[in-house]
Amino acid sequence: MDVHDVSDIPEYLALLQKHKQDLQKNQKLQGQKPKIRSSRFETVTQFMSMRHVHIVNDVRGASDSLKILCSYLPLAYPPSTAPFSELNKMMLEDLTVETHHRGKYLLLRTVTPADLVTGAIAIAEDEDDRVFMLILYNQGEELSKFMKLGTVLVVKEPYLKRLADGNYGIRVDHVSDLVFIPDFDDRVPLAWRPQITSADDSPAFWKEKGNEYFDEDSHSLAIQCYTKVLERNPPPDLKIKTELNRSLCCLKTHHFDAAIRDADSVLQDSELSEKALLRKAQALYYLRRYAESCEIHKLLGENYPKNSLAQHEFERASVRLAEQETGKYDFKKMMLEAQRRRPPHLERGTYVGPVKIKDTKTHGRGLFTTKAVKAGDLLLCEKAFCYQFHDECDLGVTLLISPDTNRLALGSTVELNEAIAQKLHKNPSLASKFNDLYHGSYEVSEASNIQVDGRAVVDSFLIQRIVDLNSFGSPLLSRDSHVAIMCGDRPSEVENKTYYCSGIWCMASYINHSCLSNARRSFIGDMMIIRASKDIPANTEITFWYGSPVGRTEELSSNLANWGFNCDCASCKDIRQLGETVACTRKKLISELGKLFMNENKRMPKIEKIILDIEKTYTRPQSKVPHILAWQGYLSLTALWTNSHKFGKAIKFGLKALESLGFIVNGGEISDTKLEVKTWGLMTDGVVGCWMLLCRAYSQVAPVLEAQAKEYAKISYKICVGEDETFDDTYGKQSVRADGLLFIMRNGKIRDCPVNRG
Ligand SMILES: C[S@@+](CC[C@H](N)C(=O)[O-])C[C@H]1O[C@@H](n2cnc3c(N)ncnc32)[C@H](O)[C@@H]1O
Repeated sequence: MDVHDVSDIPEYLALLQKHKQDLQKNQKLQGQKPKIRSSRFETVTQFMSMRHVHIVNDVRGASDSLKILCSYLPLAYPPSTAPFSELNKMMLEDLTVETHHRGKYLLLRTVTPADLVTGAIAIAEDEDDRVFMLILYNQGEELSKFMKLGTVLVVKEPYLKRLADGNYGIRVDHVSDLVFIPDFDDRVPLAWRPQITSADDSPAFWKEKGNEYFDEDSHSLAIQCYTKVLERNPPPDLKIKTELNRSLCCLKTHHFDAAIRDADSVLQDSELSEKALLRKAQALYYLRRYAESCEIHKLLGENYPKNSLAQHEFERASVRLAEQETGKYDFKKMMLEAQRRRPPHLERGTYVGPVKIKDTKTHGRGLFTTKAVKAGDLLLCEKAFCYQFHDECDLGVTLLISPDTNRLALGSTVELNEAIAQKLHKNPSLASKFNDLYHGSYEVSEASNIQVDGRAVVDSFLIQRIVDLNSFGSPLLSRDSHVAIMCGDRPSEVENKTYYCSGIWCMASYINHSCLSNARRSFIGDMMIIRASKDIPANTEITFWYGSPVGRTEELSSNLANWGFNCDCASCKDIRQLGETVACTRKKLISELGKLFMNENKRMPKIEKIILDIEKTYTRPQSKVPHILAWQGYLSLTALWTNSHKFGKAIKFGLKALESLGFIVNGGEISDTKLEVKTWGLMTDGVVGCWMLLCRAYSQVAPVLEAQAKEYAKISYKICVGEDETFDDTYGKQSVRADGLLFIMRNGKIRDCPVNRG
């Protein structure tokens, strides 16, 4: 959703345009025979020298600046759904360019190790000794097999592409279109078998072989051997042992659905098998089905009270279930874990608060409250369905170039697509949850949720579209982003750090955008926390902003174009209605105000006058259309008056700042004894600072209001950061210092910045 979209940056845009031109040109070659210019020897040597260059660059660290790898997507095409038995073998010689060879398969063997760039590339031969480049995407750790020389594989319904350098490559996008074939598979031609295979084909032989692979941690190969045992009608005892072993291998390779299937099969014959119960409880845990996992654990506990591993895992599953049911988390502990772990995957349950998915009638489905909630209340605390982390010192970033969506996304999107493809391929039970997410106009074929030859078919282009329209960029900790913003880091710097990490949070994906939103999201590692930023009545749609409206003189529409909608909130409508002239006036006033604030000699009357002029460009009251552009001016005035110990003035402008964002605050003047937020306004990070400035001012002239202002600062902090357990650590010292926020212009952008640092 707010991954780092660079679709409007000319340099990147040029790459997209060039890619689209190449695709168009190549389309004209469809069905033609490839014009091969290099011999087998030349193809292999060229590839090996290119691979060598990549390796040397990696080892030496070609540069210490950000390295961008481009990943060019082809136009979407569906995955193969044909069982192997219905496909006919073809040879490399029969391939034609830009053609999806439906009804066919290639049997290949790698003749080079793989070069890992954005996908994996190697040279592969067929039985006629012809070679072609093979380019694989979304294959996950299975690729470790492909890295080796002599790996045999089947490419289902292959697709030959003309590459940018004029060469050709067989491109595989769908994880299910590729099948790695072990040496012992009957499909491997005799000439390619590395050793004389045993004549023994008994279940006992394959069980032994499976155990050998298991001992070597080659769990995928062990699974294939155990499958051979089970295909050969083994005696009941051997069947049970093999299923238990295969179930364990499936746990190790994250095939949790299959682990449950094997455990269930054992439980049919032996209802209280300790190992089968344990495997099933573990697999359910990893699929995040905590209630079911706890049920099985109870049974284990009753029948095998001495099993300490089961006891430990029962406790773990019970904690997850409690988090899921109560929404109670130790946020401070989560933050420490997120700082320590790499990647910052936190083991926590998802809490879905008083919300449900409903049709909005105007913009698809949305998330609605099921009861009235207060500002700060927890609506969702969701564990990512999938999350990709990019460290700040990680200098490699991918640029995904998509001709179907015309989008250019920088960051971890490529890795996210791959991780999701793997997850769904291994665990088809998760597909419906993910595939149900919004995917725009992409036509979902029946292929996206079926199994062929016992393997789940996965449509990579559907995944990519869903990721495009539903993924969120995230900082490691929203608290860090909040502190960075309050300490004056440029918003663009904060954003850049944010967007390189991204993930999919399924429930949060149903939340639509509004600039005048009533909720805010924050992050602790891969957990997304959503809190109400206003008091929300029951049965009301929850919205948050996909991009913040604060500090913008133009409507947000241009930034939303990629999601295929225009924001219809009161603020965007107002900007549209007022037109270009008002937009120009606003820009001029903002620029003038920036210069005045930058000036050593602050001319306060002039500053106040300009802010008033900005206010006058709004024709509707703040309660209907927040005067967002006046906010930063008022906030900075509050800071300036606080720093010069003019606390009465600071309070006046602090309250005006909040009003400009749509807050309705009752009381709060020096003579009052009560301060109450009647209506909450837009929740931007600076609101916390504003309350803290008020706090300081009240402490000097109206102490009775200080604690009330602090309480509001704390709620605002909780909404922005996700929790308030760290509030005192973050703001404790600042609240007693003459700290504040100053309005300055840097690089033409308005931002909040404290007067004193440290
Ligand atoms: C993450 S999905 C949100 C859930 C989606 N409405 C659904 O039915 O699943 C994002 C998509 O929702 C739609 N959307 C979100 N906010 C909108 C808004 N304010 N107005 C119109 N459409 C919106 C757009 O089609 C956008 O690409």
